[in-house]
This record gives sequence, C-alpha cells and structure tokens, in this order.
Amino acid sequence: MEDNFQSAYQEEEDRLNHALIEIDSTLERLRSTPVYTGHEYTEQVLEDSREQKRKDLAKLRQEPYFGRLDFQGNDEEERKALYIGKIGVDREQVSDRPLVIDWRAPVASLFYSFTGGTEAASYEAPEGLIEGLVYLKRNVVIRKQILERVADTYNRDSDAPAVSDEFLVYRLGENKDNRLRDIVSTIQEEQDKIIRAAKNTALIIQGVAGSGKTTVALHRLAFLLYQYKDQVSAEKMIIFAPNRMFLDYISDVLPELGVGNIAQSTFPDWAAGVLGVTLPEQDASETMNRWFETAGAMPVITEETPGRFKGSTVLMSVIESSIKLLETSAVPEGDFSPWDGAVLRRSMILRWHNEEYAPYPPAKRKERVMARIHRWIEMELKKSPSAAALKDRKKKGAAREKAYSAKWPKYEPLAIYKQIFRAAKTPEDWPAEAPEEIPQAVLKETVKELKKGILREEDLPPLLYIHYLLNGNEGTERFDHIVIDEAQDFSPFQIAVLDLYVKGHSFTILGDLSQGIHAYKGVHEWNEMQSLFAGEYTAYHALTRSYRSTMEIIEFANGILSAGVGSALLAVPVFRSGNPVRLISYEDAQPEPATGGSQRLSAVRSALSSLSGREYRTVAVLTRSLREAAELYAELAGQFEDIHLIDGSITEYRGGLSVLPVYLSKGLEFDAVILADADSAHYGGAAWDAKLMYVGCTRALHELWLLHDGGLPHYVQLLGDETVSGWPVPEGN
Ligand SMILES: Nc1ncnc2c1ncn2[C@@H]1O[C@H](COP(=O)(O)OP(=O)(O)OP(=O)(O)O)[C@@H](O)[C@H]1O
Repeated sequence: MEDNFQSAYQEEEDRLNHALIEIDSTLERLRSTPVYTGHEYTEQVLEDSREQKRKDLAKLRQEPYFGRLDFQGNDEEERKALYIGKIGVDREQVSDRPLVIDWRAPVASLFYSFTGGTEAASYEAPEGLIEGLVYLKRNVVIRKQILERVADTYNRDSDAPAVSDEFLVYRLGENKDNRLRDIVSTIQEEQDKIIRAAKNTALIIQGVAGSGKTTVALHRLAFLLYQYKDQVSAEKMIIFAPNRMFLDYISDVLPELGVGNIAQSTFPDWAAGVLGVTLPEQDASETMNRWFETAGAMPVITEETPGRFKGSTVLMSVIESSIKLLETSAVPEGDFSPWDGAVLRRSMILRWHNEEYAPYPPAKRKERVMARIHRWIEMELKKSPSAAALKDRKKKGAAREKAYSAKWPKYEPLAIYKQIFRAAKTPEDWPAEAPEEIPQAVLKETVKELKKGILREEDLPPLLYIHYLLNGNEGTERFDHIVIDEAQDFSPFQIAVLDLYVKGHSFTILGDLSQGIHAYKGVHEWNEMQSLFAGEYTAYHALTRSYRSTMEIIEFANGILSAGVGSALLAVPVFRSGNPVRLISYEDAQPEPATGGSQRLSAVRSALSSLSGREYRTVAVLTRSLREAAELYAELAGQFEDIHLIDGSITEYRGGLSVLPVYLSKGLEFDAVILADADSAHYGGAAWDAKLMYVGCTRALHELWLLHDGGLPHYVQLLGDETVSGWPVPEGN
C-alpha cells in the first residue's frame, strides 16, 4: 500500500513538473508576442484571446489542476489520464489532449458523477452519449506549485471499487476562514446534477442545512457561463441573498472560479432601484425584533398574516383586476376642448386609447394619447385667424391640456397601491369598498402604515408588479439567470414578479423549509413556488447530505427538528466524527471560577476563552435577540481581541469572534458555535422556536456548545454518544 502510494506520488510529481514546464514555456511565448494595439477587428479578437490565455496561465501556474480521471471510451484504443482544473488549457497542437480540462467540460462531469462499481460510465457530450470505463479517480492537492497530497478515491484495480469519501472528509475537517470557498475538487454527485442542469428551467432545491446550497448555486453560475457562453453573460445574472453581510461572505467564490461581474443584491435593494425609491433599512424592522426578542412571541401565522397575504398570488390577481378597472375608465369623461370652438371628440380619444395604442401598457398609453392630443392642438392652432388669437389660444390650450392630463388616473405605483387598499383618495368610478379579497386585518394594518409612510419588505412585490403592469419592463433589462438563496423566506408573489424580469424562467431557487424562521412571509411548501411554472419549466431537487458539520452536531440538530418541528427533512451526515455536542448549565462548576458578573456571563466568558484558545479561526456566540447580543458584546469586548458584534447594518463579515442573534447567522458558518441561553426561557415550545435553535446549531463546523439555565426546551435531547453535559476537563488533569 505504502509502495503504491509512493509510486502514485512520484508519478504525479513528475506529471506536475512537466505540466509546469509546459505552462511556463507557453506563457513565455505569449508574453514575448507583441501586444496588438491596432484597429483591425480580427487581430483585436486574437489579441483578446492571447491576453485571456496569459491571465489563465499565470493563475494556473500555482495550482494547475486538482483531479485526475483515467477513462477509456468504448471507441478508444487506450485509456487516457485526464487532468481536471479550474481553468481548461489546450495544448499548442489542438489535436493533442488538453493539458488541463476545465471542470465544467462534459467529460469532467464523470469526475463528479461516477459513483464507483465496475459497470460502464457515461457522459453527455455535444456529439452524443459517450460510454466507457473509469479506471482511476484521483485527487491531488497542489499549493504554490508543490504537490502536497495524492488521494485515490477510486481505483478499478483495487479490491474495493467504490468511490471513497476519504478525501472529502479530509477537506471538510479543515478549519474555515471568514469566507465561503469553492468546492471544485470535491463536488458530489447530487450537487453536480444541479450545477449542470439545463438553463431554461426554474430549479427549486430543498437542501438541508450545510448541504452546499449556496456553494452549488455559485458553481452553477460558473457552469452556465461556460456551457451557454453565447447566450448568457455575467452582467445579466443576479444573485439575491438575505443581507449585505452575507453577500460579502460569499463574494470570493465567483472570482475563485474565474467569474466576475455578476450582480449581487438583496431583494429590497434591487426592488428599490427598479422603483426608483429609497427605502429605510429593513433589517432592524420593528416586527422582526419584536418577534425574535422573546420565546413564544411569534403570533399564529395564517394566510391572513400580512406578510403571507401580501406574498400571495391572491393579491397579484387583485392588483391585476384593479389596474384593468383603472385602465378602462382612464380616459376622462367628456370631449376635450382647448379653447371655445375647438373640440376633440371623446370617441376619437377613446379610439386612440383603446385601439391604436392598445398594445402599450397604461402609463405609456396615456403618454402616447397626450402626445397625440398635443399634436392635434398644434394643428388647430395653425387655423388661428390672427396673431392675437394665436397667442390667446396657445395660452388657453396649454392650460386646458394640463388640466385634462390631470384628470387621468395617477399612474404611479405607490399611489395606486394606496388606492387599492383605500389608503388614498380613489378615482370616482372605482368601487367605494376595498376589494373583498383583502382580509380586514391586513386592510386595517396596511392603511394605518401607508398613511404613516411605512413601507415593509412585503409591500415591494405588489409595488413592483404595479410598476410592471403600468410601464412594462422597459428600462430594466431582463436577466439571463436569477439565483435566489434562502428562498424559503421569499414569497410566491416575489418569484412571480422576478419571473417578469428573467428570460426563459431561468432560475435557481434554493432554500430549506426547516430554516423557515421568517414563515410569516416565506413559503411553507415548495409547491407554492413550483405551481407558478408550467410543468416543463420547473424541476425539483433535494439535497439531503450535510457537509458542514460533524456527525455529532448533525445528529443533535436532527433531534431538534424531529422533536420540535416534526419535520422529516433530516440531514444525512458525511462520516466525519468530532467532539460531542456540549450542554453546559450555568450552575455547573466552571474550570475557571467566575470573576465578576452573572453566572451566565461568566459561563459565556469561560466558553469563549476555552474555544478561542483552540485552533479555531471563527467562533460565534449566538443569542436569541439582537438586544442580548449587543449586551453580551458590551461585556465581552474589553476582554477578547478580534471580537465583533454583528447587527443588521453590518456589510462586511470579518471572522474572528462574532456575537450575533441567531436569525442573522443564517447562511453563515463558524468553526465553533456557543449558543448562549439555549433554555426554555429563550426558546419556547413552538415549532418556530425549534427552527430558530436548529439554525443556530447547524452553523457549527466542528464544535457546538449550548449554555443554559437548567431548563432545556423539550426538543433538546441528550443523545447517547453525541452529547455530553458539563465543562470539559481542563487539559493536563
Ligand atoms: N462537495 C463539497 N465538498 C466540500 N465542502 C463542501 C461540499 N459541499 C458543501 N461543502 C461545504 O459545506 C459548507 C456548507 O455549504 P453551504 O453554506 O453552501 O451550505 P448551505 O446548504 O447553503 O447551508 P445553510 O442552508 O445551512 O446555510 C461549506 O463550508 C461548504 O464549503
């Protein structure tokens, strides 16, 4: 075995040295080719491709590839060793096998989809299905041109021809820094299917915590840009994520994959841009803080909860019919007369409005009709008998034209939204009552808030929809692809509106219903979103393996889900074992006795000292509410270095020690997590509380400690080997 390993290592080292020599000589030749600066188009294109290659090779020199796949197609005479890297590089002779194959190339899919066994494997190539045998799947770790590791995850000639998880487990065991990273060397089969799925489909992905949803979505964008180069461009893709700090956290992955310029935004920021309005900061919204503040504070959620109703397609239909009503009665009553003696019949104006300009959306239609009226006035003016009459008519005409225009409905989204809820004066020919589909409670609350000028996140999809119905999507280019992360917090209405701004329903929608802590506005079942699309335009995938946390943490978190939520969406761990989850009561005797402050504070301090003293790069203290996080941070700040409070306004994730409320930790991960206040006084018995605790626990990669006052919620269960109680015995005892 040792000998095999030595020879494999030697073989790869030789291959690496050859590859580096080849890369260097190509690079040198390209660098010595004079840069073309002339105006000849073909030469410019050639220069662009040379420049791209210079850049690719310079990047590739450090880490040319990460994998090797030995494959022999049924039609081929011998097996080939294919080296797979982040960037593909062809050899000088096009007929030669590429030096490095891009991980997104069709043949590279075998590296990910092959699951072992002796049977033939196949992949889809442009020329059709290619079948053959895989002989070897090998991971190589190269850092700064040095071969650090060689691991065979499959070898047809060995006794156990199954793909092993060993290399994956090694990768998962590493400590993480403060950024999400690419996973090209260890993409798993279930993830690969999503990454390579066809473009014009609304993909809906339910993935357990830590199943790689965010990571997969980013790799999928890189794949789409490669596979559909002529149809999509990075500038026309967008990622929606829950907050600006999260966007910062994921911001390194795409550049690592060689992809730039993809827009990243939160939904409110993007919506505000389209609507041309400025919104107040959403995150610290009073509702959220009120609900997250204490156990059991969450009201019962029904279809009449404002967030749920405003996110429903019922409101969408109400808006549609309201705008139709407005449109049919848009042309003011009576003929138009710019001055006495000149009359433009209403029937003519109606003809322009209802027939000639019918294809335009209402606001544009009004613009066209008014422009036509203006031209008519100018023609009429030419008939003026004298200069004095002309002057007088011009003045009168302008005033009456303005007055006539003012009689049209006000085609402005907020004004119409207010009118639909009857929070503003409605046109005379609208029914006096608000549409009966709007529940009374929603009506009352919305009217109150709109009158005070308060706009909430859930008001944005209706406003955008009104904007779209009035103006079309003129001025806003349609996206080639939209990614929605944490999609369980999105509403069907949001997706339906976004569908108006994307070509071919090209969506990647990812989320986890078990993490639906914003259920007062988000979806409760994926079908609410899937049913928006015709069957052939949508597909559903489930990711069930969790890659983030150790087995102990996953089993523990699964316990919370099944006992607290009754959910069947449990995570399957990768076999990576770590320390047991630790449950520590404030009363437990501490390794270092308290030095002032409450027992609780002293327990948090001890836990933090103990965990930050280990080799972990990121440690988080999670509280139930923002207020508690701020208070704890104030107590801890003087004692610990590199400690940060994360509140809703933070835009940059700095790593180190973080103190934050659980609901803001969604999507992030930390080497170690301390859940402060993991007791029933903070986490009540409701499913929602259990979900919140589940989110907190699943942020941990290697270590999870729960501190409590002795009263644990019913869903926190002491499992056999996966949990221990009390403080760890100090080293040396
Ligand atoms: N195939 C893989 N190989 C190595 N690491 C992986 C793989 N898939 C996921 N990971 C790692 O697992 C962790 C979780 O990934 P990610 O944050 O994308 O998951 P998620 O499903 O979005 O999680 P959550 O819903 O809990 O926020 C990351 O550290 C990621 O690098």
